[in-house]
Amino acid sequence: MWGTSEPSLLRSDDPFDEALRPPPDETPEQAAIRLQREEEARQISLAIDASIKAERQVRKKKRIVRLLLLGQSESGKSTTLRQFQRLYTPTAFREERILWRAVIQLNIIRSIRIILDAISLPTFPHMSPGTSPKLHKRDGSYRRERRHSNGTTMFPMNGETTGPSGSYRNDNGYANGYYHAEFVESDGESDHGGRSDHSSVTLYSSPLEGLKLRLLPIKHMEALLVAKLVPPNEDEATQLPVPSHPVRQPPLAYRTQEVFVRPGAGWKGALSRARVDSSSASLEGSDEDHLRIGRPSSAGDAGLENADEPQQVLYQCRRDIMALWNDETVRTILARRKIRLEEFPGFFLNDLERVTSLKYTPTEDDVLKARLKTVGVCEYKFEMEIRPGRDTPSEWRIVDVGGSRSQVESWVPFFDDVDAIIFLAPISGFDQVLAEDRTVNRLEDSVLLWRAVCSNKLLTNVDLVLFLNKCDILEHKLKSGIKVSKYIRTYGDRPNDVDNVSKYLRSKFSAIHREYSPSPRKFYAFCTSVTDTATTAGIIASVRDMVIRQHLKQSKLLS
Ligand SMILES: Nc1nc2c(ncn2[C@@H]2O[C@H](COP(=O)(O)OP(=O)(O)OP(=O)(O)O)[C@@H](O)[C@H]2O)c(=O)[nH]1
Ligand SMILES: [Mg+2]
Repeated sequence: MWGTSEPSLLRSDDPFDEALRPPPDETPEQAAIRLQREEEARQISLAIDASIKAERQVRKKKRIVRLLLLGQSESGKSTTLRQFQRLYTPTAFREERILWRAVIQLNIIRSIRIILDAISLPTFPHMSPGTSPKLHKRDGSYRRERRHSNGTTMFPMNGETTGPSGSYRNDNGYANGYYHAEFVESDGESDHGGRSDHSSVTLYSSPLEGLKLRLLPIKHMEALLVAKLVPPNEDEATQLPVPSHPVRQPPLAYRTQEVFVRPGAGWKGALSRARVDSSSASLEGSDEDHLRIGRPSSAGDAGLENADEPQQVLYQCRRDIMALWNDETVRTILARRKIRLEEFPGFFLNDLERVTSLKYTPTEDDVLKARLKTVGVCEYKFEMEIRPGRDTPSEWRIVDVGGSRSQVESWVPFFDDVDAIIFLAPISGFDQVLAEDRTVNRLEDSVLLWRAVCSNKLLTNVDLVLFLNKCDILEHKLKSGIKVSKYIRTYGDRPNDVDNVSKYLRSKFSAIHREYSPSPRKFYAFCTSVTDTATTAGIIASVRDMVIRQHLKQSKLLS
């Protein structure tokens, strides 16, 4: 550093020698001033050296943990991130709840639109207005038709058709692949004497017609909410995803209309209109500075807890929404069309009284249930409010990525410098197809992604944690009689219950890990329902301890 005052210490070949040499005609007073200045500079230099050393020590002690969340779209990555936030930055999480109200409003409206579209379709011929249709199909009214996934799979789909008269089609399921199988109406050519029943009866002439008309304002709220959630420079985020190849189009208008906004920054910033305090938690787009944002210092300051326009509309329409959702005919149509709304992400129709009230503030569970698709990559940085131990790292960076197929490429740059990966495989998707490619089974897609992650050389030394997620939905499906062996041929005649199915799938994922990992490493697997706070808290605590152990081990290896 600077401050060497003794010319004699300068080496003869030192380039500063000439410059720093005192002038030959220097007076004793000038020499004293020069020496004093040099001493001051030396002191400053020493102070800087000491502060750099101290900073380095703090950084070493503080240690930053980096965790990456991977998995297909709707696998539960962002929900897992929210669980971390809820557990380790509880104040910030609580304060942000109100910002989720707009997302939940949008989720509710989407559910209503699904119902309205479903009941607007030409209905089943034997149903007369206002009556509850019978659940059995009319002889010969429907035709079986089944398509198969054409990718390689660990879990071969059952290729057999299911009989002569029911109907299957897995490429034409309802919104976002929620219905792998759907009864379709015959084109009228074969089974029932060439008569087309499409226009014979619709519910438009039923008492539901009035409900539909009264619910029109709800539909208009969707555009308003999207405008509210998406900042003006984020137009592309509202574009609707287009099916990636020309399969026969699903009949319902909403099929591709999942609203997706960039997570964190954009929509929260737009909504909060609040002072930003990024000191304790911040969300930042890793590669996009404009996404940088802190959390609002107090959501309440923004006045968001008051009923806004969408909330008022929901409140005014609440009786009609409830009537629609509880209508026996509607339920029957949904059942017949295999629309199991309860299994949709962002389902709130069983809480209508509460979520449509004027003073509605989302609960923590509501925030976990809300659906907001991630586009791009988002790094959530936080200091743990709860420090698990003295010497443990306190700064965590959790990277949440968009999981749809077109976004998978963007994961790779984040494989560098990562302590652990949580991979989410939603095993309830065994009978569903991808929203973005309706020829691909969701479970099969998860398996292929898992294999790619396991075999990736950049991740050789990264511990992998597998969440076999959505076990609650899996249980619900199995209890409703859906047979796993129908979709996973190798499952054979094992018991069709959640324990056996999850055990079986776990062994399959584990085998892939063993076979494809470039070198042996630890493997942790959990059966999860990440919307469930009680069970997830324990799992996250185990993961946290495991990640910290791994982090410390790596740090020691490096030091
Ligand atoms: N019932 C249930 N719902 C879940 C579970 N995990 C996630 N969800 C819901 O599924 C939806 C999708 O979850 P997200 O966390 O948004 O999925 P993601 O992986 O981030 O999806 P992308 O952002 O599209 O990549 C949300 O509405 C969640 O509340 C679960 O274990 N059980
Ligand atoms: Mg997400």
